[in-house]
Amino acid sequence: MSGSPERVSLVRVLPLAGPRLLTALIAVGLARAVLPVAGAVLIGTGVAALLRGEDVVVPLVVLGAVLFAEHLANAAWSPVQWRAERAIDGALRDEIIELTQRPRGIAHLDDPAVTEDVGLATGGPRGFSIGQGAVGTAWLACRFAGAVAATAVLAWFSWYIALAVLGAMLAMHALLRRQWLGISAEMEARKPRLRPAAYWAKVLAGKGAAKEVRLFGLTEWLLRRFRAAAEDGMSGVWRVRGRVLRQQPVIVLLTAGGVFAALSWLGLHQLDAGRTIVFLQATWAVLAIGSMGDEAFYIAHALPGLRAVHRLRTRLDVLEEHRPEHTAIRFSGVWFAYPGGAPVLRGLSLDVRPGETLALVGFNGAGKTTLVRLLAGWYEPDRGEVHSPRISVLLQDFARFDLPLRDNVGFGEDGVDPALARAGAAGLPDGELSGGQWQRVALARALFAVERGAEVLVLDEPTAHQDVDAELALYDRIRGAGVTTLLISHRFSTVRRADRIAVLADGVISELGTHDELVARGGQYARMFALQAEAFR
Ligand SMILES: Nc1ncnc2c1ncn2[C@@H]1O[C@H](COP(=O)(O)OP(=O)(O)OP(=O)(O)O)[C@@H](O)[C@H]1O
Repeated sequence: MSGSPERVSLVRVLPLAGPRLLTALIAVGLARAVLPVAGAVLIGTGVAALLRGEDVVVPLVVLGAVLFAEHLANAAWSPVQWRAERAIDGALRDEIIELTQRPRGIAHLDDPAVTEDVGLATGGPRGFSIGQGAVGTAWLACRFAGAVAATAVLAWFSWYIALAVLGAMLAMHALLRRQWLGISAEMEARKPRLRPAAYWAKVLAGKGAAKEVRLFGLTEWLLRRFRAAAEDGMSGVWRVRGRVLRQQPVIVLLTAGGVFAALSWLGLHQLDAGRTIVFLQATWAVLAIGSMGDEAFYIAHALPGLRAVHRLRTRLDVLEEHRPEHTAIRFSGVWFAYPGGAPVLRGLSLDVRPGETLALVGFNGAGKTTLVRLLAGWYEPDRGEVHSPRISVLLQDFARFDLPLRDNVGFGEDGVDPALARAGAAGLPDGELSGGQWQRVALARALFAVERGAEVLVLDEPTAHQDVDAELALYDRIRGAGVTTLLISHRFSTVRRADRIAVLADGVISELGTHDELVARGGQYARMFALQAEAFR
């Protein structure tokens, strides 16, 4: 059963309707709930004035105005209610969409719990929305306000009768709500168990099996199956309904008790006609809160969706990552294995300084591309941490969009010329491109992202399709951009020009330094460099 703190959290989403709609909702709701009480008082005082032979024009005009306003409020309620519900649901849907986009990885989209919560949050299984629940709480609050106003009028005659009637009606309201929501919850829970009954009913009454049913005289047997299935499916609902029936005397007693107390008081205190009318009208108005309105269903059925929203908020609202001051990228103690595979990274640590170009080298399969995937946030490390700002990546397997050249770079945005020029892709045609030309286009795309705010440029084999001269020219132009660059390359002619070089071996950075330092060290880098230099010769 729904606790009241949860219903308070439904109230908290009401402002999503926007200040104007929310004000309208509360004003119209209050008018609908409280004006009838004012009308009741006015009728009573009018009648009293009439009986005293006084002029009743003014009271009648006021009464007319109140009744008219009440009528207007009733007419305005549905559109205001509907628009507020839609506004709240729309705002929540936008938030959910934004939340699902927020994590850098995409693993959460494969998580069935997240998918289910997204479904619940954007429209519950029973078609009741959070907006309906929230607006339902607002209307319930207005109804209570109306009951309190009526109680205040009644208290003007007798405060204890007023409190007794209100108390009885609140108890009745709570009991009715529990009963109906109990039945509704049981019906929902029973749905799967009612499916066999529906099936047997279809076989019995449907056309599909009609011939066999008659041929083999199956009717009796099918009927027994149907009855057994229906009884099994409905037994829980009947049990709850039986309990509700047994509680009916309590409901009757509460209503009768309230009415009896009020009428007894009236009998003991001879009031004039006008005050009698006011007293009776106020009593009926208090009695009205005893009944349970549709809003109770809306409220109860909105809560699972709201819980889903809360879960998604905690789950996906990843805090802005803490980034150390003097590094653009930091890997610390990062372990990573692909599902079912051996660890590729085994406690790798690496800092890339702002503005520097760091080249990452290693044998095939050492894990260089894996490192880029972690950096981009497509995968999460198993252990350790990866910190990085917004990055722009030129992938080995970059996409080739079937779009004009400029759209392949800017996706509709203007100002792609400098990036095209820097990538050596200016003046390329829109049609067929060679592998090397495509690579320049992809490079222009990555450079354009840097112009638009990415702080680190990651280049995974950016020049694999370029000849040596083109590669050197490209590389100089990239350096000219002055952006922090992580470069992965097998070409030592390019690598040696980087500010620092890191060697990835056995899942860690085994060597780190400038080209000269690493050559002097005579380790893996020196051997790899010597091999390639020899091949060139
Ligand atoms: N999606 C994947 N699923 C499972 N294993 C993978 C996946 N991608 C790469 N691997 C494995 O992870 C290891 C590291 O691969 P990675 O592509 O990161 O190496 P690399 O250093 O970039 O290699 P290369 O120089 O050939 O591009 C390899 O053993 C590879 O087989």
